Amino acid sequence: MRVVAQGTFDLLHPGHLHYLREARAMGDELHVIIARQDNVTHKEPPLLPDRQRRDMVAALDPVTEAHLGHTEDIFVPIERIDPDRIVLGHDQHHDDDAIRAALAERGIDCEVARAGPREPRYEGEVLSTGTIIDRVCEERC
Ligand SMILES: Cc1cc2nc3c(=O)[nH]c(=O)nc-3n(C[C@H](O)[C@H](O)[C@H](O)COP(=O)(O)O)c2cc1C
Ligand SMILES: Nc1ncnc2c1ncn2[C@@H]1O[C@H](COP(=O)(O)OP(=O)(O)OP(=O)(O)O)[C@@H](O)[C@H]1O
Repeated sequence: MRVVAQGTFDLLHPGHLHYLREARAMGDELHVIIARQDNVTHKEPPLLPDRQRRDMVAALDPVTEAHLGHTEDIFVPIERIDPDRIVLGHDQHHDDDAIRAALAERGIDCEVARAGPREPRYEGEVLSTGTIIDRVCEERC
């Protein structure tokens, strides 16, 4: 069972690991698509370049391979990887049914599932890239 996860993965934290471990547990091979800087328009764009984010995600234990996303069409890497299942992050803004419809339209036979959230396990644990950046700005700038 080949699984795909995707996201920005700017400054890595345990929430990312949780998502990738859950996605990997839903199959035997985990492929991760890294969002292109120019396509991250729903929040502040990543600080780190596409290749650096790809290389760090590729080094994580649950990950079989990390791929740079396509610049224009998000289904191009999906067609190439040909997964059995796409696992969305618990809070990702994508509409699951719209993705299912787009996959069906392209003749891609692939399930869509969601990972669950991960809460902090001790006081001060930071599970958000945005919060890490805010903390750096407050305490070091
Ligand atoms: C199935 C799927 C495939 C995607 N492929 C790409 C891609 O090839 N290139 C890209 O820039 N973004 C791609 N994206 C979109 C980004 O990963 C998207 O910005 C991401 O969902 C942001 O999530 P985050 O806020 O959790 O980081 C894809 C999204 C989905 C759902
Ligand atoms: N605490 C968490 N629990 C479960 N999944 C998480 C958690 N934090 C991030 N993820 C998942 O990791 C994936 C990539 O996350 P992303 O790169 O957007 O980082 P982020 O820390 O959520 O970003 P930001 O804080 O800037 O919104 C997303 O699918 C997201 O759901």
